[in-house]
Amino acid sequence: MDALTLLHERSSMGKLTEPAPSPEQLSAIYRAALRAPDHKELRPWRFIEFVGEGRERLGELFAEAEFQEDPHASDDTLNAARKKPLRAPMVIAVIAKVTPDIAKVPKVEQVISAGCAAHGILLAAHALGLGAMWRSGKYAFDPVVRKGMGLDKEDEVVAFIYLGSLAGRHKPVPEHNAADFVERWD
Ligand SMILES: Cc1cc2nc3c(=O)[nH]c(=O)nc-3n(C[C@H](O)[C@H](O)[C@H](O)COP(=O)(O)O)c2cc1C
Repeated sequence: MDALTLLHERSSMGKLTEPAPSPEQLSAIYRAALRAPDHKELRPWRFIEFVGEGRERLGELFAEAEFQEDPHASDDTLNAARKKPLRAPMVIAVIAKVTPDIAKVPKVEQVISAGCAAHGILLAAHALGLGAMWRSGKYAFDPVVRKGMGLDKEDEVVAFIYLGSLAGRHKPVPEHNAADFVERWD
C-alpha cells in the first residue's frame, strides 16, 4: 500500500479479534508513533499496553470510576464498564506526558503531538492489515482511571486504541469535499 493510499483509506475497525499484534508488528507501530511531529523533541507521550488480564485490570478501573460517579449504579452498568476493554485483544492507552511551563511549547502543543502519535498507531496498524479503533469516552477523563494508570496532574489520556485482527469488513470511506473546509488567501 503506498503512503497516499494509506492516508486516503485508513478507517477504524470496531470488530476486533485475536490475535493481538505480534512483537514485530508492535515494533513497526511504535516506530510510526514516534515519528509524530514534536516541538522541542519533548517526546510528550507514553503508551500503556493492556493485554490478557491487564485488560481486566483496566476494566476494574472503569467499573470503579462508574461506582465513584454513582454508588447506586446497577450491576449491569458496572459489568458493562468492566467488559469494555475486552472488546479487543489489546488496548493501548496513549498518554500525553506533559511538561508544564516549558518555553514555547504550551500544553496544547504537547497534547496535539501525542494525538499525532495516536494517529501514527492507527495508520501503521491499517498498513499492517490489523484493525484499530481510537476511543476515549468518559473514562479517559475520569480521576479514578487517571490515578490508576499513574498519570501526573498535567498529563492527559489522549486515546484508548483498541487493536487486533479484523473481525469484520471496513466500512466504505466517506468522500468529503475539501473545498467545504478550505479557504484560500491569495
Ligand atoms: C479523540 C477521539 C476520541 C474518540 N472517541 C471515540 C469513542 O469513545 N467511541 C467511538 O465510537 N468513537 C470514538 N472516536 C471516533 C472513532 O475513532 C472513529 O474515528 C470514527 O468512528 C470514524 O471512523 P473512521 O476513523 O473510520 O473514519 C474518537 C475519535 C477521536 C479522534
